[in-house]
Order: sequence, then structure tokens, then C-alpha cells
Amino acid sequence: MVALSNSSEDACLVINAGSSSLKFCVFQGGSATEIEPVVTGQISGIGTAPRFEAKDAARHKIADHSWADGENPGRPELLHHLLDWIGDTLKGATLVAAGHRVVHGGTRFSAPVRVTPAVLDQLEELIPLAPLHEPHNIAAMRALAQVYPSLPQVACFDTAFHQTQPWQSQTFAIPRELTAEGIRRYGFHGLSYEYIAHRLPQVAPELANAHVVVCHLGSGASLCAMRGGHSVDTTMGFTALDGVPMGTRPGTIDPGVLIYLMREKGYGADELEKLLYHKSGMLGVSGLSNDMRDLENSDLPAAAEAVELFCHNVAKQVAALAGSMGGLDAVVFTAGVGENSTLVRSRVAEKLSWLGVAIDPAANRAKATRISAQESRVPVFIIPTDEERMIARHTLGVIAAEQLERAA
Ligand SMILES: Nc1ncnc2c1ncn2[C@@H]1O[C@H](COP(=O)(O)OP(=O)(O)O)[C@@H](O)[C@H]1O
Ligand SMILES: CC(=O)OP(=O)(O)O
Ligand SMILES: [Mg+2]
Repeated sequence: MVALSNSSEDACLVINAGSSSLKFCVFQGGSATEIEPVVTGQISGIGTAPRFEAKDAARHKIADHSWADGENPGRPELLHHLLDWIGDTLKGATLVAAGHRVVHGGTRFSAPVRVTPAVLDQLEELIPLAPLHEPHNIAAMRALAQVYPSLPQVACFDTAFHQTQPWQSQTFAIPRELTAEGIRRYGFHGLSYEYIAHRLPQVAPELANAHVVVCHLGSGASLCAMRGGHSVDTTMGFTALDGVPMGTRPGTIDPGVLIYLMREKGYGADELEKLLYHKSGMLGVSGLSNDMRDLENSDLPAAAEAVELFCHNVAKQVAALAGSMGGLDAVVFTAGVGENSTLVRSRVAEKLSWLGVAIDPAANRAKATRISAQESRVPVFIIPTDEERMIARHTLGVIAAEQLERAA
């Protein structure tokens, strides 16, 4: 058992079930804005070689477990492993709430919501719009409800931050009756963008009202055009498939390709889904891996081409989003690739030199907060994202509002 910083203090558990990982965090603190993580961790490599790691408040490793070769536990087993471990670790502390990242909120959910059986049923309906994520988000909520039946749970949506977009950014040029049914652009990674919108003015107060393009480059990747901290446009749309190429997703693809595959090669919906969510992107182009680290360390020409295709499309979308919002005052890199890949940041910046973007190679290698060169017209930043903190804030906010309502 690991001692929490203050075991008498209330704790909030956050679960961020992604496409290839399950991140978690336990926060403690006086109020939604004063919380600090006391335990952070993740199960990575789900489906291939799962590994469970956790750290305490001082970032010391308190758990590191890999499963033996040939043993490849599925998501339900991994989730139960995590919940057992959390149960032991949190002995003595009071868990007051759990918050979850839920990728798709559809038209119904535009703000964090208390999880109830009815909400879970409504979220099930959204699985076809986010097959790579939503089932795992729901599974985590159901598993937690079994282990802690009286624990309040809150769902926080990746789509919510994009509500502020103008209609032109949200609308496909299709017949209006389809748009009215909810076939429109929603956008994702909103919890990450919301965190960056809050952090950027702390890092660079002069940019509080600026036109900013945030590049959230992880296993899933998207870009967001922000004006004054609000989402104006983004590269992902109806689903998390659109936009730039990703680990296993192609990004924007001419829809004619899909009709061709159906007509001429007999693809059905399941095969298309497999192609678009699991077999494309960096993995499909390189034939090697969906992980940017593997591609950067490889001598295969196809691996270098995959990285180049990624950078080309990221740069293209930075320019497209600058056009969409009518300006470019700053670029921010975040998420696994954006925060860690010196090569990707440098290639993207080179391709944007015509827009006045120039980065300082030493600052880029050192992963400084501001990596632009003195002469750069556009400042460039690396800001580590923190979706978990955003989820904890929202979760504690929903619980506090409920308490106020009950007291009134
Ligand atoms: N040092 C690094 N250099 C290049 N890429 C990295 C590095 N560290 C992590 N990554 C990339 O970050 C990705 C994971 O990013 P993350 O934001 O955690 O993704 P997700 O939340 O979508 O699972 C990995 O697939 C890997 O490609
Ligand atoms: C929305 C999305 O693609 O999420 P992730 O980056 O966690 O896969
Ligand atoms: Mg992610």
C-alpha cells in the first residue's frame, strides 16, 4: 500500500481510457482549482504488450508490472487489475468521485454530466460514432459502478469544448435534413484543448486574445484553431477519423475511395472500420509500427515516408486553420508526439517558414516551453497537456454544484 500525501483528505479518481492506453490519476486538494495529483499512472500497450506503471506525488515509481510473454490480458482484466490496485492504494483515503474522459457526447451532451444508468444507455448509442474509444469509456464506468456502487461518477466529453465553433466550422455541405439528424462536425481532444486554453495565457499573457493553432499530436491527433481561448475550428469531424494521419487512422481521405472499396473490392462496414481505425495511418504507411518512436528509430524508407506524410499534413492543417480563423499569432505543440518528438516539431516548423515560423534548434531539442527563434514572427510553444486535471476539475465542479443545489 502507498501512503497518500494526506490520507484524511478526499480523493478524486480520473480514468482516461484511450485507444491504446488507459491513463489514470488520483487527485487530492481543497477545491477543484487547488487539486494536485498524488498518484498517476497508465496501462500502455493494450492489445500488444500491456504494461502497468504508476508514480506517486514525487514522481517516484510505485508500480511497474508487465505480463509474461504469451499472456496478453484483455481490457476487462486490465481494468480489474487497475481497480484492485487502486482499492489497495487508496486505503485510508475517501474517494469522493470518479471522472472519466468520454470521447463522444453527440448532440445530447455538451457539458460534464453525472453518470446514471440512463446516461450509460445514451452513451451506448454513440458507440458507432467512436468505436475505438466509447466502448472502453463506458466499460470503465460500468466496472467502477460494480466495485464502488455508491461512488458518484462524472462523464467529461472531448466534444464539449468545440461548442463555441461557428456554424461554418460545424457543418458538412450535405442536405440540411442530414445535418438536422446530427451528421455534423463535432471535434475531439476538447479536454486537452481546454487545458491548453487555460495554460497558454499563464505562459504568454500577451496571447490571451490571440489566434492560436494547437497541435494535439498523440496516437490520435488533431489540431484546433483557437481565438481568445475558444475553439473556432478543428480538424476532426463527425468521428475521430478526420484530419491528419494518426497511429492507425488515415486522417482525411477522399470519400470516393470508400465507395470504390465497397463497389469494386466488396468491402463492408466492418472491413472499412478495420481499415480506417486499425490498419491505416503510420502503421499502414510504414508497414512497421503505429508508434512514432519506432518510425524515428528505423532505417526503413517507408518509416521515413510515414513521418514525412504526417508532418506534411500537420503543416498543411496549421495553414488551413489559420485561414479558417483569419490569422496566426502562435503555434502550440502538445500530447505524446507533440511534446516529445524534436523531429516532428522541426519538420512541421520548416514547412511553415513561409508563414513566418522559425524555431530555435537548441530550444527545440531541450523541449523548452518557448521554442521559436528570436526572429520568428509566430511564437511556438511546447505545453504538456493534462486531460486528467481538466477531468478532475469538471468532476469536482459537478459534485460541488449538486451539493449546493441540495443545500438550497
Ligand atoms: N520520445 C518520443 N518521440 C516520439 N514520439 C513519442 C515519444 N514519446 C511518445 N511518443 C508518441 O506518443 C504517442 C502516444 O501519445 P499520447 O498522447 O499518449 O496518445 P494517446 O493518448 O492517443 O494514446 C506514442 O504512440 C508515441 O508515438
Ligand atoms: C479522440 C482521439 O483520437 O483520442 P486519442 O488520441 O486518445 O486516441
Ligand atoms: Mg490521448
